[in-house]
Amino acid sequence: MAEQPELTIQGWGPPGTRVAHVADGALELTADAAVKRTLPKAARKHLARELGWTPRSTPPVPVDSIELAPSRLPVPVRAELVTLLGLENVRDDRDSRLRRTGGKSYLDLLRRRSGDATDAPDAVLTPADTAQTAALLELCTRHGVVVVPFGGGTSVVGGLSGTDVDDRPVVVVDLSRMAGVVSVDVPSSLVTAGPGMRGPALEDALAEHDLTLGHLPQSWEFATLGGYAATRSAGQASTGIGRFDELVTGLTLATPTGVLELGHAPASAAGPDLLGLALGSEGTLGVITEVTVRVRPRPRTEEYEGWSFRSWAAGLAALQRLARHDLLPDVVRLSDPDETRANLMLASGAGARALRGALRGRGHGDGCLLVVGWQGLPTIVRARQRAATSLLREDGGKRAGTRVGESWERHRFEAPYLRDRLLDVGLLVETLETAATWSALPTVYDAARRALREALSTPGTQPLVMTHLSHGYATGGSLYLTVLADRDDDLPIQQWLTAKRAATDAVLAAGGTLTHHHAVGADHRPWLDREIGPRGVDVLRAVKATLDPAGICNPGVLLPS
Ligand SMILES: Cc1cc2nc3c(=O)[nH]c(=O)nc-3n(C[C@H](O)[C@H](O)[C@H](O)COP(=O)(O)OP(=O)(O)OC[C@H]3O[C@@H](n4cnc5c(N)ncnc54)[C@H](O)[C@@H]3O)c2cc1C
Repeated sequence: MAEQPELTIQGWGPPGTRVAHVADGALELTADAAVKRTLPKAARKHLARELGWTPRSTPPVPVDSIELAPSRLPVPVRAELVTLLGLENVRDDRDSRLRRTGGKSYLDLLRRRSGDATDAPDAVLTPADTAQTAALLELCTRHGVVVVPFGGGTSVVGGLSGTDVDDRPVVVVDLSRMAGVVSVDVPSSLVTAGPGMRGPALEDALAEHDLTLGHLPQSWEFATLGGYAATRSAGQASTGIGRFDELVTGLTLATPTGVLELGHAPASAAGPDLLGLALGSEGTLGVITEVTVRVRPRPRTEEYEGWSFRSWAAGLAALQRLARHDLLPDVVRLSDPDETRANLMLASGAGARALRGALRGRGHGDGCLLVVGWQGLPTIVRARQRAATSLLREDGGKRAGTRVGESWERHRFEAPYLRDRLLDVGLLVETLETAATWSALPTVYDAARRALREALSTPGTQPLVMTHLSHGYATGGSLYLTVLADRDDDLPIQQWLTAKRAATDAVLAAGGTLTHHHAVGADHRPWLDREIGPRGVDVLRAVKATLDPAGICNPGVLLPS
């Protein structure tokens, strides 16, 4: 198995590279110098004007100066773990712990960039299989050591804290040694793999069988199958192929009180679906040690194209009608006017200028761009495309051409790299997501934007809130909001927490879900009872008490404290 690159500690990507893009279906990484051009002068000016932001240099502290407290793992416990896993699989050196400190939210990055690693775990364990994982959970239960499963480390909701309210020592269970394909069942379109396997490695392995999983979140380069399952992730083509939780047909969950094998048959009526309890459990019930997912033949063709609409409301109405007729494309991404304008500013060159002119010419100058994509057999793709095209036209959409769609496809993994650049020049950059029914979406959209605007405006500055509908369903869609604002250099964490609190309250009050695909983590846990009700929280607590009676499994996430 090829070595999987480590994520850089203070940002995104493998160390030494700053941007990824897709070329001929493969991911390419570009070195630092070339990336300076990714924020064109026009975009810089646009942002300065919109935000009242003064560009300034705010680089991260050198990695060497990040502070780390000594490991608190008791020596006898460490010795027992070494006996179980081997010396090289129980690590408490600075680099191992630092690399598995927290995830990649804006707050995580602020902490790491300022030299704070007080949430570092006390040790990193790398078990080889389910049996070792179950044994280490039993051992940690006996000694009162908290266990945090760690996949790719890309959580954006505080899912990976190494601190414990009861001040117990914390170990991270890094699943990178369990990262291979276990079996491929071609007739049943199923693959079983280790939880530490990342997207690119899995796709390479499946390509040998002319199969694909097709799950492509923007964190695809680093996130893992176990992490996708534990957080109920959604990918860029989830509208068509389904979210990750819909693709999982079985999994193995090692818990402190035993191993659960869930799933197996293509469908079952044998009582409530326990698989659904493990999906989205975020490490609170144990460690997912194997995942079985439904795969499909590699698409013979992929078509991406752009459309424009006069307004956000017109774009939403058109997608709603596609949904009602079961004609939503596999990729659906409708940008609101703020995001459309910013994207056109960020895209330099003659193509972007021509598109801006064309949109103005058709009266869509303040309108919305829609990117759609279809995958599969050419005849089916063409038929679906034709049917959707005629409805989009009837609803006032105008084709903006394949270049818009292809440009989105080529640049779709770049935003996280660009985020590091924006953090370097004094900006607040964070994302939020939710989902709502078609009828509630406009209210949720207005409420979230208003709350963010009010919370982040100061005399002379205001945030830029850019939104797109990222996934469509028969009954509604998800909204993904990107927020840029002048960073409060003195209290940046407080600045974001205030805005996040206001936006979350507003989204829930308007009928949106707490999270469509980022999961609950530590950041959303105070609101879980508003989502599922106090009895719902009691049910989850009862399940946890059965599987994890000592409460050692990722106690800092999901369930309200
Ligand atoms: C730049 C960026 C882009 C992103 N884009 C998307 C996107 O498009 N769609 C999307 O859904 N999400 C996205 N995310 C969020 C994140 O990538 C997903 O939540 C992903 O599923 C996490 O996978 P991971 O392997 O990195 O898990 P981690 O971050 O390592 O862990 C996430 C949570 O799951 C638990 N966990 C991990 N592995 C296991 C396991 N084997 N057993 C039990 N619990 C486990 C952890 O304890 C933690 O609570 C993005 C994040 C970033 C930073």
